[in-house]
Amino acid sequence: MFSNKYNVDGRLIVITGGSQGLGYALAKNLYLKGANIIIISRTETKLLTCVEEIKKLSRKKDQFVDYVAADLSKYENCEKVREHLVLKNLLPDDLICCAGIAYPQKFAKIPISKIDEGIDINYRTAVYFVHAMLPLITEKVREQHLVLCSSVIASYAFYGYSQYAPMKAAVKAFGDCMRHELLPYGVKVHTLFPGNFESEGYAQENLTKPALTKEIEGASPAISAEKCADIVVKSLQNGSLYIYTDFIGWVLGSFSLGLNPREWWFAQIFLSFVGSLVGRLVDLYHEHLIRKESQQEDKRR
Ligand SMILES: NC(=O)C1=CN([C@@H]2O[C@H](COP(=O)(O)OP(=O)(O)OC[C@H]3O[C@@H](n4cnc5c(N)ncnc54)[C@H](OP(=O)(O)O)[C@@H]3O)[C@@H](O)[C@H]2O)C=CC1
Ligand SMILES: CCCCCCCCCCCCCCCC(=O)[C@@H](N)CO
Repeated sequence: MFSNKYNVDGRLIVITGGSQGLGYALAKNLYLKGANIIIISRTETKLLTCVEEIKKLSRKKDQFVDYVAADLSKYENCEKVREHLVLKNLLPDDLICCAGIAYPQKFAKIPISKIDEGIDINYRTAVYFVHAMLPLITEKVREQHLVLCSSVIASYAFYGYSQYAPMKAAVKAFGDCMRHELLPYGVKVHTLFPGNFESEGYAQENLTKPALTKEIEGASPAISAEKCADIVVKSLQNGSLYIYTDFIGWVLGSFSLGLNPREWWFAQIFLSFVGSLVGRLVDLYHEHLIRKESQQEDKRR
C-alpha cells in the first residue's frame, strides 16, 4: 500500500524500554536521523538522564525528545500514556516495543515472582501497550510502523530459558496477528529476533545463566547495543518484516520458515531444507552436552 522505504526524518517514534540497552540505542540512532522521540520505562531518574543525553545529539532546531515514566505491564498505565499523548497533541507515527527481561536458570530454581515478571515485562508490556495505543495508530490510514521485540529464542528454545522463551514465542505470534489486522490501516508490523547484545539486562541475566546455556548460546556472541540498533534501523529502512541481528539468528529463522515472512527467499528456502536434514542433530548434540554435565554432577556428589 505504501512504499517500502522508511524515512524517519520528522516522524514521532515512541519507544518502550527506551532508558537502556537496545531501546535507548534505537532512540539515539533514530534521533540522529531526524526523528522525534518519546521514551518510556518505569524509572524516571534514568529517563531524565537519557533525555538529556539524547538532546545533545540534536541536529535540527525543531526536533524534540521527551519521556513518560510508566509501568506498562499495568493496562491502566498504558491508557494514561495514551491520554497524556492525546492531551499534548502528540500522535505517534511509529511504536517500538523494546521492554523485556530474561531470568535464565534451571526451571526448578526460578522463583514464581520471576516467572510472573517474565510474563509481565516480555508479554504484557507489549500487548497492553499496543492495545491501548490502537485508537491512535488506526485513527487514519497512513504509513506507520509497529515494531515488536522477540528473540532468536523464539526459533529455538533451549536449556535455561524456560522463563523467557515462551514469552518471546508469544510476542512473535502476537506480531503475526497484528501484521494481518493492521494491514488495512497502513501499519507495517515488524518483529525483531535479536541474538545476544550487550546491555544492562544482558549483564544481569548472565549472573544467573547456567554454564550450559552459555555454551549453547555461544554461537551468538554479544554485539554492542549500538551495533544491534544500527542493524535494526537499516533493516526497517529496507522494509524487512522479520529482522535478525546476527547470522545464527537468521539461520535458525530459516530452519523454521513455515508461513513466515522471508528475507533472501532462495537462500532461506535452501537453508530450511538443510535445517530439516541436520537440525535435529544439532539438538541431539545439545542433549549430549546436558547428559555429560549431569553425569559429571553425579560424580561430584
Ligand atoms: N540483550 C540481549 O541479549 C537480547 C535482548 N532481547 C530483547 O531485546 C529487548 C531489549 O533488551 P535489553 O536492551 O537487553 O533490555 P534491558 O533489560 O537492558 O532494558 C529493558 C528496558 O525495559 C524497561 N522496562 C522494564 N520493565 C518495564 C515495564 N514494566 N514497563 C516499562 N518499561 C519497562 C527498563 O527500564 P525500567 O527497568 O526502568 O522500567 C529498560 O529501559 C528486550 O525485549 C529483550 O528481551 C532479545 C534478544 C537478545
Ligand atoms: C547449524 C545451526 C547451529 C545452531 C546452534 C544453536 C545456537 C543457538 C543460539 C541461540 C542464541 C540465542 C540468543 C538469545 C538471546 C536472548 O534473547 C537473551 N540474551 C535474552 O536477553
